[in-house]
Amino acid sequence: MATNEGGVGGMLSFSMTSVVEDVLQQHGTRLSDIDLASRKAEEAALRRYEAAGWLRKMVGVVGAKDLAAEPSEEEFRLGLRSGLILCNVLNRVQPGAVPKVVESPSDSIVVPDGAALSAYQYFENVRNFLVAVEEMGLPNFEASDLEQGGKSARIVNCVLALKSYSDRKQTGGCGMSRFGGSLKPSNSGKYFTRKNSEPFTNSLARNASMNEKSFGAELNSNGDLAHDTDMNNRSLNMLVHTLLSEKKPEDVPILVESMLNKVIEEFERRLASHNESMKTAMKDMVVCEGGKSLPRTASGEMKRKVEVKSVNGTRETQYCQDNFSDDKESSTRLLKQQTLFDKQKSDIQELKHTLHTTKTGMQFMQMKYHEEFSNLGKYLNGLSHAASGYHRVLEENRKLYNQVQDLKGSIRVYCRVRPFLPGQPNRTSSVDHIEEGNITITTPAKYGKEGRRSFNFNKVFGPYASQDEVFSDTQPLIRSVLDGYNVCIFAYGQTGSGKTYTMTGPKELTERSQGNGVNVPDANLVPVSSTSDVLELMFIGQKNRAVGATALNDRSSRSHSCLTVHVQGRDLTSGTILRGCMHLVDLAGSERVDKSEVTGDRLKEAQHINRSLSALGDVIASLAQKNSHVPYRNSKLTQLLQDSLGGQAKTLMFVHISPEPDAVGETLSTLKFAERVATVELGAAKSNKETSGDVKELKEQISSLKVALARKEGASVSLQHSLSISPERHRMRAGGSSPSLSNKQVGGDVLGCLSNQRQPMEDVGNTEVWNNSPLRQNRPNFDLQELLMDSPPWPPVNGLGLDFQKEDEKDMGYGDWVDKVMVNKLDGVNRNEKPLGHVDGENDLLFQRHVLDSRVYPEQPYNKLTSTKMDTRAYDIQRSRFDIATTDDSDELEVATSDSSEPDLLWQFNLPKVTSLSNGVGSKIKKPHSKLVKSPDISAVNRSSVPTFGPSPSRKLLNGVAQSSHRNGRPVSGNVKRKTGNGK
Ligand SMILES: Nc1ncnc2c1ncn2[C@@H]1O[C@H](COP(=O)(O)OP(=O)(O)OP(=O)(O)O)[C@@H](O)[C@H]1O
Repeated sequence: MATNEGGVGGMLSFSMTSVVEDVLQQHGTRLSDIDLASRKAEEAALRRYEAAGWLRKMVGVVGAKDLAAEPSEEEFRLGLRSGLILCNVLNRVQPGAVPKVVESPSDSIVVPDGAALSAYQYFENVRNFLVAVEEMGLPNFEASDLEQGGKSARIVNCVLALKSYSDRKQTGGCGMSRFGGSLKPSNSGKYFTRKNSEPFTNSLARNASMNEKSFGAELNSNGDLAHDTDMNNRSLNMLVHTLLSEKKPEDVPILVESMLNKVIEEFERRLASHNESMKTAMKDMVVCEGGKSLPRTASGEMKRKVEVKSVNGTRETQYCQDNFSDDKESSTRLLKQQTLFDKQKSDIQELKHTLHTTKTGMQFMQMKYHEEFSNLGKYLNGLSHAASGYHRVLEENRKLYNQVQDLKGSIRVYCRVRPFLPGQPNRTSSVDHIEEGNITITTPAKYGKEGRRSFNFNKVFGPYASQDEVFSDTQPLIRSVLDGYNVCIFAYGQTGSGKTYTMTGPKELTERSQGNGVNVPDANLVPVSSTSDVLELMFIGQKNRAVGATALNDRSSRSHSCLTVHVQGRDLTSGTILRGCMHLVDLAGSERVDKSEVTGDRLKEAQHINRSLSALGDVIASLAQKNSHVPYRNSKLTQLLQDSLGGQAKTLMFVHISPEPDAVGETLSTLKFAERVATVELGAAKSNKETSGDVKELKEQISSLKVALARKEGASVSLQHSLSISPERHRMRAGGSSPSLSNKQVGGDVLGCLSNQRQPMEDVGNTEVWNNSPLRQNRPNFDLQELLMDSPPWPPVNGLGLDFQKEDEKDMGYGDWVDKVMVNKLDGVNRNEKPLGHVDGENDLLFQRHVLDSRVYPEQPYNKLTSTKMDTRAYDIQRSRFDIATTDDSDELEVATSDSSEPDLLWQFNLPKVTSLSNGVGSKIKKPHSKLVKSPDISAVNRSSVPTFGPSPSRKLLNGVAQSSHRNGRPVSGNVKRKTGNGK
């Protein structure tokens, strides 16, 4: 039966002795009746022997020579009195527990009364022992107990406790102390004390007294629990035997039965109590170790699980307090756990902090997001607002741009360098470098000391500049045609330098290869059909153009080419009519005949080309020097360009150069010429506008003219007669005029009123001039409507900003848009075509028209204004060829060119329409030249100030040379100097 009484397990165990005693008491038998004193004495002796035996064992027989194996109480006290045995044993159990043990001569120790020992020595050793034992938490005694007899029991208890401590330490620290003491560190101040039951103690004492020898022999140094249990069982047996032997035999069964009932009852009670305790203990399990829970004591200390063998042989789980080493381990573990816990705690804190930071960050980002979102909204609002004002700004920009262009007024010069052509051997370019508007040419020594020459232009395009780039720079200028400005772009440069390439693009003429939007500023304003129409015309013009191979260019243009686009439109908001025209002039290249190696016809072409270009140079020089006289009439070329060079047009010259070093001579002279051109100031360009007020006025005038016409039939007959004999008059009537002839020249005030054809800028294209013309009041007596009434209607063309004519407006003779394309061919020599007019041998004016479209009609802007049924759109391509006559004398030159210029006017007319007229005018026009020159009407008209159709009043012959009066180099009156006869 278990005798353990400590901890939870102790609740289950109980003392059989006490149960037996209880039974005996119930049966009136007092334990005191038994020899209790004797049993106590036996027990005390037993314990003392055990203590002495263990001490002897610990320090050896030699060390414990003064301690008997079974000492009496007095012997025991004296043997331990010096404290030497106690200290040494203690140091064995707990090394270093008593650091300094005071040794004494063994002789002294054996002195029975110990008189030889100094009190100091006793005191030192015993005191050190007692202090150490006290620190270990073992039962203690007083130092005086060793001095006086009768107190050895406490000393024995202390020694046995030390023994128990030592035993537990040797067995790994797990076990119970039979006599008290704990392996816990001394500083814990807690120890496990055996709770001896007093009845059991008594019984044990009795048992010991009865069987003292055998019991003591069974004690072993390990203090084994089983051994302990056996000893207790023997004590119990002795007790029962003693009690029963004194009883009568007949009382024994009753006594035994009573005793067993009592034992069972006690056992059940304690079992119930034990179960209760177990339940409570289970609740206290708070720490989990290795998957097993450990209970805590009431003070919160953890207990260690131990297994003990129960009396019935099963192993019971019990919990005891850790011994010292376990505590150390446990505290280390606890420390680790605490550290881990702290770390986890701090990690959690950190995570919390991170979470908080992240949350804050998210909130901040959310706030920012909303902020940016609202900003984006505002930005988009701003954008939409900007977009809504886009067209307004565009319009403003256009105006401003035009203002800037107008203010500049000078001829803009762009330079373009052709790249080396495939297959060309020499790859060293004469162009040193290009920077913005500057181009530097490397010059051979003979052209200058520096070896380099720089030129500045508005823009310089390098050899790799694409057509797109070139066009994008030119586009704004072209755009201004739609604003009613006259524009002239002409390409200049030596043969093969790329003039045609720039003006018409690569060889294949496709819409794609033609820089789109030539006609209008914005792509959506350009219907593709319209562009293809123009391209078709250009293509035909190109086909008609004379080209020929020279040593310098496989496809050298042997003629100047001019594409003229007339644009007319109406601003719907203001009702203003805008008219503009654009000349795209591709000049034939200058060439040195020795290099071009031309002969025969090609040579003649070259000569004519060079001559006309030379005339152009003269005009430029005069303009640059601001001469009062500018020799426009020295060549057809300069006549053609008169509007652009001397009028109020916007003019751009593309000067081209070849990169070859051996062409550097031509390159330099070309660039020098371009430099001179750049200095020409044309003055502010003016837009050709007519307000709705003008139109109204014109309508009224037409009405009054009709009335007047009806009244003057005779005048009408006369008019028909005039037209039938003079094609020139017809042309004038139809509104056409050559740039070389002013309104006044051709009888002009009337024509000045009627014709709104592009004319020298002072006279046409200038609303103010036109409006202020005093001749507007003098209306001609003829019916234009009659001439033009058969014109078919024109298809509507959509546009942005400028809309096309409505049906009712057509009746008024307006075309909202009138596109007129005229391709003029000014060849150097006669070709297969027969000239319409021939003036003078080699320098004869050669003129030929090509009717390209059955719908080609005479289209005169002015006619459109006055005729109620006329067509508002016409395409006309005419090809004229003429040569340039120059003489040494400038007057002579004028005469020559004047003569030749007369037929030239035809190229701006739309003869097919005229010829188709029922009045037979057309048939007469087939021979315009002779009649034109020799018409007596011309002189008549010239001499007359009465507005009528006919040649210019300037054709006054004087000494064979017509008097000429020029304004800005251009005839403004009828005083044109002419040579008599054929113009020579
Ligand atoms: N910028 C360029 N890029 C590529 N090739 C070009 C360029 N300019 C001109 N060419 C090529 O150079 C050759 C001569 O060009 P183009 O016929 O335009 O010269 P041109 O000045 O009109 O000559 P000409 O006065 O004899 O008519 C052509 O084969 C043309 O394709």
